[in-house]
Amino acid sequence: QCAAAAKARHFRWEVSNMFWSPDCEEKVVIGINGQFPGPTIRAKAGDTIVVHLKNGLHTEGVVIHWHGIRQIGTPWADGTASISQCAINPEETFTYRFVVDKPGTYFYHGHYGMQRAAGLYGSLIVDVADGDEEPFKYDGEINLLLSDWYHESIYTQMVGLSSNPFRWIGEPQSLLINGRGQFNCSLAAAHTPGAKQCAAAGAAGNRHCAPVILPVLPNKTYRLRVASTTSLASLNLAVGNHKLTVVEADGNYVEPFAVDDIDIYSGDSYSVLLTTDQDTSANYWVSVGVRGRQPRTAPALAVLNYRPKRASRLPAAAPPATPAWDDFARSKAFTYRILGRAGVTPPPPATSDRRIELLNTQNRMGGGHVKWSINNVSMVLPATPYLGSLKMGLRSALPSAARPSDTFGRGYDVTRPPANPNTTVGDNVYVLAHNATVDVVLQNANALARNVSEVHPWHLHGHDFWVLGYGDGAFRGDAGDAAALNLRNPPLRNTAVIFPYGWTAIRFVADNPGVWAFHCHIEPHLHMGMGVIFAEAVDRVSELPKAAVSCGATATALMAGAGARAGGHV
Ligand SMILES: O=C1O[C@H]([C@@H](O)CO)C(O)=C1O
Repeated sequence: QCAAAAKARHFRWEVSNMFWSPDCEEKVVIGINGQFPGPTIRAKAGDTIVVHLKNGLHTEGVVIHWHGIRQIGTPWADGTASISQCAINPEETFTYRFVVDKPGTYFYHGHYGMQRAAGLYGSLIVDVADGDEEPFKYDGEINLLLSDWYHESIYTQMVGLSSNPFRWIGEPQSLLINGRGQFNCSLAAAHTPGAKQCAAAGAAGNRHCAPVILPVLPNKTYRLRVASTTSLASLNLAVGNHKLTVVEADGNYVEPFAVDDIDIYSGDSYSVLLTTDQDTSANYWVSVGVRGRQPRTAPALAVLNYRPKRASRLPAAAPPATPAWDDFARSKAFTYRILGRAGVTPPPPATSDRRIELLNTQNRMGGGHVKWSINNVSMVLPATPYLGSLKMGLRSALPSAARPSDTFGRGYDVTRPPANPNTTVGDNVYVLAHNATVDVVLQNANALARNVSEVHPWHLHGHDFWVLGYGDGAFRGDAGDAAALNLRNPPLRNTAVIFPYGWTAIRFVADNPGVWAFHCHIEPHLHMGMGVIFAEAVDRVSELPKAAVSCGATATALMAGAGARAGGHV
């Protein structure tokens, strides 16, 4: 066997604001090298990715997070402002250098303020290493990066979220497929009462918002790589007349199963196989609609174009209807079917070393500011990134000796608005021991309004985790639910959803020294404090690149020579 040597792949990127019309209405997006979405990175497992990222924004910092890449041994390249690095200043260049160790469907995105929602994202696809094979066969590939799009700028959105009275961002104006959508019209107007036809507007050469055409040949199998980087929306994807076989989730193989459509939450990625075995005289709709929240956004449509038929021949049938947004039984049935494929590493079977139970609540601070809190504390980020300040043992890293709680008390009634909605802000930093097996139970609850509990997809940095189980109502602990968790074939993932009024239990091994965010992937919810930080064996992190930590207090300390000191106080 002749395994080719892994390669270093170099990219020179410049991030900038630019005029763009993602849904045919001109706005400002954050693009890379003049493109929106940013360029696709394609690599092979084992390769080193080197991105020289220049910040070309006028007056604002920037970072990029490589979503799903575990950054084993390179925690400073995780791209989280205030956590793994200082935001890169305008005109500065920061070099991300990291290994993509595992094949899969990934993406990258901004992780400073709400820059992801401004369009700072792109695809990252890792093929198997030379000589290795995927455990399924296909003839071609289609990449679908899904997002939602708002006409208000992220600045307006952020001001609303922090104002009293609160101004919620509302539902997105458009859904985008590979950065393209059509606002206020439908390609399938003929099937949508009252909708304006827009094929002409899009097809008439607007290079930003022309409909997405997916050319395929009959009687072949395609791998659709689908990832969602939405700000808010939970999505469902269906292809008219075609079954989808799910084979990968978040860069891990799953036991294949066939469905008519898939749910996809922000932060998720999937590969599904589709066979072009339908009537070759027609084209077919790819439809992406909103689930989980009452939709006010038209589905995004693309055309699956059976070659050599012309793409302009729109499918005669109506696009597949998105399942009812509030049919959570259906969403759960899909999610519960996702299990690890034979060969996926199983979790350590023993009882975990630590269980952290995180109650997700919506709260009011100071009488009016709406926040999301975890165990009644809403996360705020410091000026100095934790990776540097904890590694250097700076006293200012965690000013309060008190660490956030591992439990929230069994008596909490998850079915009602919080009896006492007051909350405070805090760092929410959990210090994890090296190699500890950690279980986290995410407990959902009623929001501030009666009879409302929302979907939250939680994403972990620096790790994949096993999803051990889901349940409705309050988690019943050792006596009940803990004993019934799936330790046999749980899926490995980096994002897991909590359903309304339910809980989700995950497990991971703290074997990757670094400081990792764990948070709701809904952009406004993270901005409102819905997250925690895992500071994991920071004393074992090797010497930090100075560029990653040279700001704020660490810069001052570095200049005073403190950088040479090894180890920290955690
Ligand atoms: O964080 C949120 O705030 C609103 C609503 O709860 C209050 O306006 C909403 O739908 C959210 O997801």
